[in-house]
Amino acid sequence: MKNLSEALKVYFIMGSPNCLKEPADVLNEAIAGGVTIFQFREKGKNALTGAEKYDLARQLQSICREHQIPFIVNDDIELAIELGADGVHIGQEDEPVNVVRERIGDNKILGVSVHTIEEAETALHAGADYFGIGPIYPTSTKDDAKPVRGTELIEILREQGFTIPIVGIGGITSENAAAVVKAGADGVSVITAISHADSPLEAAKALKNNVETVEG
Ligand SMILES: Cc1ncc(COP(=O)(O)OP(=O)(O)O)c(N)n1
Ligand SMILES: Cc1nc(C(=O)O)sc1CCOP(=O)(O)O
Ligand SMILES: [Mg+2]
Repeated sequence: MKNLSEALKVYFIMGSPNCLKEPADVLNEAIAGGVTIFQFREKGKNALTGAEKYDLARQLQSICREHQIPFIVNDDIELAIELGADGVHIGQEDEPVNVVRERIGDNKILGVSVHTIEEAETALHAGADYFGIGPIYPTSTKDDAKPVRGTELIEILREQGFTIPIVGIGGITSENAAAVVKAGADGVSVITAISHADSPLEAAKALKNNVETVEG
């Protein structure tokens, strides 16, 4: 895999409840448009469970493998280990970071959601590889999202000298993505901007263009 910061540029997150058409079609289009990493997040109303969830995860993992895109599993450490996923993403309400690091091993990617400097320090020392910070903008995708804080925490962590890769999340679109990277994030993570787009391919392309505009 390329370095993690590069891989996090356009981070697509999706599960079947987010899709207006077949999840495999949405993911294939998103990858064709340039997403650089994928998180399987099977959560919310009508989310699949058991064998159906497992089968969808395998199908999406195989698409990611074919295109050499890291496949990350949200929350479900058991599933990630069973599938040999490239990594997991956990939040503050999930298993402790050090426990998850121990379970998945040193060679897997471990993403952690942080909302304060203290959470960032703890996650870093417990073995996080990157931070997810949000919600940057209003989102209706996550019912239990914290209050919107814009890019403030990203800026604070960079000012304090944190060099760990960071992605912003929550309400990010191709119109506001550049501001997140300008604030110090390595990339942007999105659900709706790609999964609900008429063309997930064009949506991914626009996000990537706008993220890359900020660099260099
Ligand atoms: C890249 C990224 N950042 C943040 C999150 C949110 O994780 P969490 O707070 O655990 O909430 P759920 O996604 O589990 O509802 C994420 N999934 N990915
Ligand atoms: C999964 C998730 N986590 C968030 C956080 O703030 O940690 S916001 C969020 C939902 C992101 O979806 P959309 O791109 O549709 O706004
Ligand atoms: Mg979680």
